Order: sequence, then C-alpha cells, then structure tokens
Amino acid sequence: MAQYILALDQGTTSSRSILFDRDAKIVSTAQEEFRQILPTPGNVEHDPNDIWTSQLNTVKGAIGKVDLAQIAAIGITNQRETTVVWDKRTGEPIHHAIVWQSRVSSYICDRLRSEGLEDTIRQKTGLVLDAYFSATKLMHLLETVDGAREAAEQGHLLFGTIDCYLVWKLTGGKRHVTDFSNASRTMMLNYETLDWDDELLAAYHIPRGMLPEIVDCSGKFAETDPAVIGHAIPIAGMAGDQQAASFGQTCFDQGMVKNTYGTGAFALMNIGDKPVLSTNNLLTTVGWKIGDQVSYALEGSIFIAGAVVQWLRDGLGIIESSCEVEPLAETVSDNGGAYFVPAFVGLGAPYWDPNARGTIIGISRGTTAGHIARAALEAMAFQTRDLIEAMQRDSGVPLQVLQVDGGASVNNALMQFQTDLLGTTVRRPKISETTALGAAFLAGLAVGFWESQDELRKLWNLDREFTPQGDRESIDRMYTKWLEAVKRSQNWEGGAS
Ligand SMILES: Nc1ncnc2c1ncn2[C@@H]1O[C@H](COP(=O)(O)OP(=O)(O)O)[C@@H](O)[C@H]1O
Ligand SMILES: O=P(O)(O)OC[C@H](O)CO
Repeated sequence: MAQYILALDQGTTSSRSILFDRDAKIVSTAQEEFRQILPTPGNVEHDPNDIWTSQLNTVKGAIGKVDLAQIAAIGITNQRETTVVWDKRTGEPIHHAIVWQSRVSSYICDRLRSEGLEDTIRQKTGLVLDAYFSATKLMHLLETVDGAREAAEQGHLLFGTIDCYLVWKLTGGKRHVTDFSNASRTMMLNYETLDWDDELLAAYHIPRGMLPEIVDCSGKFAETDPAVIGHAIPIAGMAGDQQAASFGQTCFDQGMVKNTYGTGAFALMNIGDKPVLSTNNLLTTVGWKIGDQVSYALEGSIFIAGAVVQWLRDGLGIIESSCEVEPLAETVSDNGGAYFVPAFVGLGAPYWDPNARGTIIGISRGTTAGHIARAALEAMAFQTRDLIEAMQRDSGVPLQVLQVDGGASVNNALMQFQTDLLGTTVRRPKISETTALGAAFLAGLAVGFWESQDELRKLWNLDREFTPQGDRESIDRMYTKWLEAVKRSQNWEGGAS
C-alpha cells in the first residue's frame, strides 16, 4: 500500500513540494523561490516557465529517493487569481502571468463600472469588482497582446489559474481543468449555479472555449504523464491556497475561522452550504466542493501582510532576514505613536481602495527603526481586526477562536498582539504548512488514503494557544488610531497632486 501523499504548493514568492505520511507528518520538503517581475508600479508578473521549473525542481527535491509507486496521490494548491494564457498548439504562454497583486487591469474595472456592471458582478460571483480577480487580467491580455483576441476566438488559446496550468504541464497537455475554489476567484463563476456565467462572459468578451472544465476539489480528475515525472500518479486534490489552508486547519464546521499570514493575509470563515453575500465588503467564495457537499466561505483578503517585512528587508534595509524583525520590534516597548498602513498596492478588504498607498504616520524625532518594525508587525494584526470585525458584523456572532498559520504566524510577539487586539483566543497548529496539508488531505480523501473528515480532525495538533492580556481600553484606543491612519492612506493616487 502506498505510504505518501505529495502536495504541491505554488505560492506567490516560492514553489514548495511536501511529502506527507499517513499521520500527516512531513517526511520531506523542498522549496525554491522564483523571480518577481515588476514592469511598472502596481504591476506584478511571473514567468510561467519560472513557476513550472521551480515547481518541478521541488517535486524532484521532495521525492528524493522515494519510490514513486509509494505516492498514493498528488494534491495541488496555489496562489489564486494569477492568470496565465497559453497557446494550446505549442503549450507556450502568450505573456507573463499577471499576478493577483497586479493593478494593471484597474482601467478595465473602471470601464466595467461605467457600464453599470458592478452590482451584477457582486450578485453573481460574490466578489467585488476589482483588478485582484482573474477576469480583468484576462481581458487585459486579450486586449493588449498582439493577435491574442483573434487566436482566442479561433479556439487556439487557453486560460488558466496556476492550478490549471500546473495540471496541464503535469499531464503533458492532456487535461485543462480547474477546481471550484479556484474558479470562484475568477469573477467568471456564478457561485449559485457553480458554472461559468454566460452573461458575464459576454460582457467581458471572453470566449467560453478558453475556460477550463471545473472539477471537484477532491476526486481523481487527472493523472501525471510518466514522461513528466517518471510515473503515472493520480492528481486527486486541488484548491486555492487559502481554501486549502482552511481545509488543512480542519475548519469543517460552520463558524470556524482561520487566518493565514503569508505575503498577504487571508481570513476565511466557513459559512456552510448556503452562500450569503456579505454586507460588510467581504467576499463570498467557494471553500471546497466534494461530491454533493459544497462549503462556502466569507473571506477577507489583505494584500500586504508578511510582504511588509520583506519590504523592511529589501526596500528599507533595516533587517537582513525576516526573523530579525521580531528582536528589532522588541527594542521598543510600544509603537511610539507610529502607525504603518502598508497599502503598497491599494487596500483589499474591507476597504477595496485601489488608490490607497503606503503610509507611515505619527513619526517624531524619537522614532527609531524599532518603532517602524513594530508598526509594520502591528499592521498585520490591525488589518486582521478589520476583517474579523466585518465577519462578526456579517454573522452577528462574536468570534471565539482564530486559527492561524502561514510564514508570519511563527512570530510569537505578533500572535500575542493579535490575540490582545481581538480579545479572542488564537491557536497555532504544529504543522504551519496547513496550505500544503489541506491539498494533501483533499487528495488523500479521494484515493482512500484517509477515510473521512473526522479522521482528519484527529490529525490537527496544537502548537501554542495565545490568550488575550492587557488593558482593553488602551488597545481599543490604538485600534481607533489605526482606523484614522487608514483614512489618511486612502485615495492617494486619485487624490490632489
Ligand atoms: N518571523 C517573522 N515575522 C514576521 N513575518 C515573517 C517572519 N518570517 C517570515 N515572515 C514573512 O512571512 C512571509 C512568508 O510566508 P509564506 O507563508 O511562506 O508566504 P507565501 O506562501 O505567501 O509565499 C514573508 O512575507 C515573510 O516576510
Ligand atoms: O501565495 P500566497 O500565500 O501569498 O497567497 C496568495 C493568495 O492566494 C492570493 O489570493
């Protein structure tokens, strides 16, 4: 009997592959960073060949000397919304991938807004009209790449998010599929019918033939081409990284909430099998679909979270590696009145302001690098409180526990500040790679490696629980200051010059 599940986690800044055993323990792991291409301010691209090469290298690295016949299935999870278009005759991308963070298609959002489509989009897709989602990125490629529209209309071009592109590559071009969770981030999926929406496609001028078949998040929907990785292995799990993290955190019950602190931060609340629209600027999204079971989520998306620490390192140069941010922030006992709104690419939920820009406010002569580092870390927690408050207003129920994961969740000071700020228990699992674990769980369930969601619950182990301390009044005063700082960051690009 095969002993392992292989999870492929294609993230914004790096590709990872992780081999899990039946106890959900990590047997081996490999990671490779790849190039971030920044052609113009606010535009972010990846070379699909870099994505594929780095992912394939990590697959080889994680497998090492393991017999491929010992891998029961592969699960894929990925940075979502990032858009690739390729020519199915050659397999060659027609352009770099337009990354989820990119604002390059904002002008198309303005156009759709002026055509009166904003409400229709919200009602049909559960999303807000924003350049974050795939549809306007795809429209931008069709409108700006030479010959793309004609080729698309002649049926030569394929669209895919990164999950879809990886399956295409892994199957040697035999399967063009995406899963429901990734599809729900394109602004083309109708979240009630769970099909591509023809009315929206017509409004966007996107030929339906370019779009992939949509498959369940757990099921044997493809098989690797032996010529690609040396063996035919079922690809049986697939979900966008935030939905996969939610699954890996075993947020199977309505009301459970996780927050992942990676490049961005993404809080998802399981809202069960009935989709509801947020009245507080959150997104309604498919969590996962497995057979007849559809689980929806309310999501708050923060565009810049851990990336602010990368900026302290690469942009400002006040730290040399990410982990140095914690001791630097601890050189001071508080933020000294400094607030840092990292709206480098505008603000996501709940503000949705593409024209906001990064703002550090409250600086005095006494402000040090320590205060800036502290304010940068606090920004992740403040932004999370913005989301949790919106979720609580939507659900009418106070949050009891926040389950956390992602690269920045290793930061104990940040997690303590988070729990103090929310007044809510914060729980961090032993396996911080919950995204990859979620993809592994989805694949493992499909092939009988694991039997049920109940069995998976037992594999979740607590690393550390943080409980609220400190004085609520002073912490709420800080939050009020944060909200004021956010206001100052808003509408900068579109504002007076
Ligand atoms: N000790 C730390 N404190 C705060 N942030 C950190 C720390 N270590 C790593 N990070 C941040 O975590 C992020 C990486 O997390 P990860 O989950 O790997 O992201 P992604 O999947 O988006 O590539 C980076 O943005 C990095 O700056
Ligand atoms: O690659 P990550 O972990 O930053 O996740 C990116 C999100 O999927 C974007 O929606």
